[in-house]
Amino acid sequence: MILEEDVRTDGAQVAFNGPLKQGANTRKAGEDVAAGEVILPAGRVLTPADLALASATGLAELTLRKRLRVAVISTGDELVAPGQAAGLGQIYDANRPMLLALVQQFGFEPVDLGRIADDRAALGAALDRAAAVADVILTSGGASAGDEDHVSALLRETGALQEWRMALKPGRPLALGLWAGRPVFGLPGNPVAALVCALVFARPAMGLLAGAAWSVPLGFDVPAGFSKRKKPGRREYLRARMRAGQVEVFKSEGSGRISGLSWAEGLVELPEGGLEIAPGDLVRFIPYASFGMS
Ligand SMILES: Nc1nc2c(c(=O)[nH]1)N[C@H]1C(S)=C(S)[C@@H](COP(=O)(O)OP(=O)(O)OC[C@H]3O[C@@H](n4cnc5c(N)ncnc54)[C@H](O)[C@@H]3O)O[C@H]1N2
Ligand code: MOO
Repeated sequence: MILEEDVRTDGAQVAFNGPLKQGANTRKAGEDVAAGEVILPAGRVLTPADLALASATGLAELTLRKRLRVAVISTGDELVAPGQAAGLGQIYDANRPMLLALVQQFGFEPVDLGRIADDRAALGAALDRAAAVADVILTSGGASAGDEDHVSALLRETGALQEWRMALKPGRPLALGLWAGRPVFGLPGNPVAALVCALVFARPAMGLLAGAAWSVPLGFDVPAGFSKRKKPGRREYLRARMRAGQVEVFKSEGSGRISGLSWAEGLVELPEGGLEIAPGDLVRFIPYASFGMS
């Protein structure tokens, strides 16, 4: 096959300009995908490209798993809904909209169970409701050790707590439990810690529950555009983004600084050991997209 613009013709004869190659500009039947080949393994989260592949092989229907249902609960007497007036000592509930959108982006079905006061009976009732309608429960707030931290306390006193406190910054007070057989991720209240724990802990676990493979986020070793001294003991995640071939980090590590989550385009992951990072040293940058978030 030769392109018409590469030949000259007077209508009766054809002249070729250059050497001809047999088979050029042709596609062999079956060259892309052979009959009987597995094109989409079970457990795969379907992408737009996968739908093209399935369609191109004539598949009109695919057998899918039901979407994982994920309940999201905010806890805290201090929380008010955006749009309401926030009085003294009150703040807006930022975690619930974030977590509901995140669950949606992960491809799961979010179930909004609202805000619950710092009250153990109310929290227990909310967890009962969540366990009845969802496969997984995400709470935020009340995960640490104060008198008003009821999530970790309730899980502990009912024997539902499986793991508490992680060598992680931010996110140390993460509480993992099982409520009526449903996994509970008791995320810390600080929004940065809540998001990091949701990306690092909840997402791969929910993926497994949804029938997918364990997901390891793709990271890149890139030159640091910052310096930092890190103490040993906890793995750390910094809000970060790539600019001019270097990774820069947000000006504050405060885990209530929500603007940094929005500023960032990913996280820098620093290992558990002590570190002295100088500009130009390679650090691991994990784009938000690698965590399934855009
Ligand atoms: N004795 C200990 N105290 C604390 C520890 C610890 O390990 N032992 N860890 C600290 C760390 S690290 C974090 S993070 C916080 C997390 O604590 P909680 O999960 O109990 O969170 P709260 O106290 O309920 O809230 C913390 C902070 O975040 C605000 N918040 C809560 N929910 C929301 C929401 N939905 N939207 C926006 N902001 C929210 C809340 O008002 C607080 O300001 O514990 C440390 N203490
Ligand atoms: O997890 Mo906390 O966010 O380190 O303050």
